[in-house]
Amino acid sequence: MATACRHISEQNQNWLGKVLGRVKSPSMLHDEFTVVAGGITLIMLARYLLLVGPMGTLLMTTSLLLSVQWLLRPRNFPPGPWGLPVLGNLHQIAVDPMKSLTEFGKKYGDVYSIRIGMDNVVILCGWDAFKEAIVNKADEFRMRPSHLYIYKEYADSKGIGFVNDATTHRLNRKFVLKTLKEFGLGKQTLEEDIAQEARYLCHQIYKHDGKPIGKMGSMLTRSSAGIILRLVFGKHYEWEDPEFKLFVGNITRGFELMTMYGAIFNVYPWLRYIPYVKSLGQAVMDNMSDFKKLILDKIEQHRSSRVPGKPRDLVDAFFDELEDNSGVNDFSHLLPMVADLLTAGMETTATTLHWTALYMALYPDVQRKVQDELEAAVGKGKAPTLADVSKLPFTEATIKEIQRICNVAPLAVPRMTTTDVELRGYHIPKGTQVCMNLYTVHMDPKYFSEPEVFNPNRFLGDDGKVQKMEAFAPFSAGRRVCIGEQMARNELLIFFTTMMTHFTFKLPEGAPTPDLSKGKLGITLSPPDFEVLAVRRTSGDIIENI
Ligand code: HEM
Repeated sequence: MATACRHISEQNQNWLGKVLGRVKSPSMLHDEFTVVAGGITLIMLARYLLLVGPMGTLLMTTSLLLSVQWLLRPRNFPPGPWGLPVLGNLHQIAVDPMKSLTEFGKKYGDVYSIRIGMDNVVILCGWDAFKEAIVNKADEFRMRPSHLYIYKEYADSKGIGFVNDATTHRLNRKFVLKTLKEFGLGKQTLEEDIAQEARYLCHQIYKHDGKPIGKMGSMLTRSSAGIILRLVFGKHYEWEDPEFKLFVGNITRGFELMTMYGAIFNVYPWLRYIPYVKSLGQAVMDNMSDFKKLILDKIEQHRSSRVPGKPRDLVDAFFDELEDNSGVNDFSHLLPMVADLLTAGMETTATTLHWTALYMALYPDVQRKVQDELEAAVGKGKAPTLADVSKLPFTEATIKEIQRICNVAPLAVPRMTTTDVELRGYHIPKGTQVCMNLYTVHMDPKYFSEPEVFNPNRFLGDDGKVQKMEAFAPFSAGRRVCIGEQMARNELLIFFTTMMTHFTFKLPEGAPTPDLSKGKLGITLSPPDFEVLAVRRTSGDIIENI
């Protein structure tokens, strides 16, 4: 070691002498001096590293990186736990993100920050902080971090979910809401589509003949996929249709891949250059490009078969609006828009219904009360329509309570600040990622007494009618509130009531009671693995021969 140091020292002196010998003019002196000073520092550093060994080097590098991290932290930024260099706080939230993100909130306050990789991320907990930011400062918290690697590859800032330009976002949302209205919401057609899918689902459940249903989740996924596909492409698919299978298979796989690998490539995009690891990112990309190809084929089929002015579905309506310049003005938004609707519209609704089956099996009294209410409102064996909703307050309250306590989208979809913004006295710079912890909103004891207790009655007023609860936000709020909220509410009501009309859900004899707090967090929060059986309540043809 000593020899090595001496050697460096000699080299150093030679090099120094050479540099000093080259100084020619006062103007050069300053630059050269900087170079010399930098050189000396480096040499001292190298000497130090040799002296302290690998452990010391590691310690020194870590403290250096931590100091840089500290220096890069914005002034008066929301507080939060110290993170490690490169990882940030990932190691603390990886195992149980919901639990850790909620615990941090208790320690650092409702507006705090963590580091994910090298990025500062602000976390909002509880209804008050959520409202102050997402509702009261809607414009400031409007954007998405669409520049992140996977999001960029997926949407390239187009469509709805990841478009950031305010005018385009407004235009595209307006188009979708208008089309949803024209082709579905409030119209008999979509309601009849949903009712037909619900009956078909019950037919599939009926085929299990009261035996445990292992794949309830994937049956529900196919049901909700049928509805959104019909709205977008105007086609009713049978579950066995090869094209239908391709869409559902691809989207389901896409969710799995995104959960397993996608998020990490968003944080460390350079992983795509690392041998072995890059194949995982490639799997995400391959799935995405298959998905885009499936959609593109459908768009091209529509282009060649459409009759202008006579739209059959959302894709036709997009072409019409593009041609008559009445709204959407850029064809390149169509594919990502369709992708957003299919991905956002399928899994969320299906997962909520999946939780519903589990809760009914675990809370037989609530199930019985729902069934009694249905029978009293529309008669035995008859599934209600949307027009019957006002006669079904307890049923509606039960769906809401399941949405509240299950938190299918517990972290919503990340946002990003449009401008520098002050929140609760903290300074959040423009371009900061923001994560909304909807779980803490729905578990906020200030707004929901005994929040961990499943109690549909909390949504009923003294008059027995469903009451609006301010802090109930499963579809989020603000400028990017879920565009499919009304459609999803209709689906949930019709599917749930049709299932409750025909079946009673139970856990199989001797089956372990699933732990409701052990949901599986991916892009959505799904129930823990469970088997349920459906005991037939009705007889007759309605669900037997479809
Ligand atoms: C129970 C079912 C559903 C739940 C719980 C749900 C929840 C959410 C949440 C929490 C967001 C994030 C909003 C934000 O950033 O603040 C969102 C966005 C979105 N949802 Fe839903 N959703 C559901 C069903 C649907 C359906 C059926 C569709 C399609 C028709 C849909 C389409 C979308 C789209 C396109 C966005 C992005 C909106 C934007 O960025 O402007 N969702 N949803």
